Amino acid sequence: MIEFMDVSKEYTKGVKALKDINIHIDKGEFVFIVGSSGAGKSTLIKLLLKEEEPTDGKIILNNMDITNISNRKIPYIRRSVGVVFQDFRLLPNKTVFENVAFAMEIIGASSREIRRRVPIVLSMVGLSHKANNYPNELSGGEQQRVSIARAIVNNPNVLIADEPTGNLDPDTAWEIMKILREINRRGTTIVMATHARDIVNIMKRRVIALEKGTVVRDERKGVYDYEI
Ligand SMILES: Nc1ncnc2c1ncn2[C@@H]1O[C@H](COP(=O)(O)OP(=O)(O)OP(=O)(O)O)[C@@H](O)[C@H]1O
Repeated sequence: MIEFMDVSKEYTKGVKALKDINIHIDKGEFVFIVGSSGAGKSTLIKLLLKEEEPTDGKIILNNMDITNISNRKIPYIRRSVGVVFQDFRLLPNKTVFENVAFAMEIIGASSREIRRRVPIVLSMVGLSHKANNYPNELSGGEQQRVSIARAIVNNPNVLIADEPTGNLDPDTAWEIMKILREINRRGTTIVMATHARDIVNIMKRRVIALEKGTVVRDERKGVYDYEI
């Protein structure tokens, strides 16, 4: 469960990136965050990942108030939240297997657990045959699938995706969406910021639209925008 209660974020005095945001996302939902450039999508995601602090308001994640938690506790939050970015952010000097394994090493998983779990998630994203390749030997779609495998390897209950299809052609973007849909079907809450109009319109999931830092639309089976 994710809750934003009267959340505002001011980077520089007088300029509010988010203004009194109230959002409630239940476990298992698939939510698109849409809005034009500068509307506040990335800020919302950074607040959830504790990369930025809200100026006002309260943020609840998995029943925990994360607004004022100590830096010491941030790794615990990050463990329950997987993240996927537009630019993949894989480690170039590690193989596909090692990139995914690294996320488990960071949280202290045993090598036995790693040997068992990594092949399972690589198979889920259809990349078992690329386990020993390096990122630069993969297509963009394959790299994004590795980054999804890395994001879910520790079984997070929330997956955050910041424009995950932004660097991909339409067919490859749909392959990624099918994987995200399957991850959601298995119970993981997904919050995805996107500019991909077609994907949002075809998926018919909840859409939260931001405009100049405020929520201007929140619909159950929403569309990217209204035709004028
Ligand atoms: N680190 C920062 N310092 C100052 N202002 C910032 C900072 N990050 C974002 N902003 C401002 O906050 C507002 C919201 O930016 P944000 O990056 O959240 O928008 P966005 O909806 O993600 O845009 P895009 O679709 O282009 O990624 C913008 O006016 C932006 O200039």
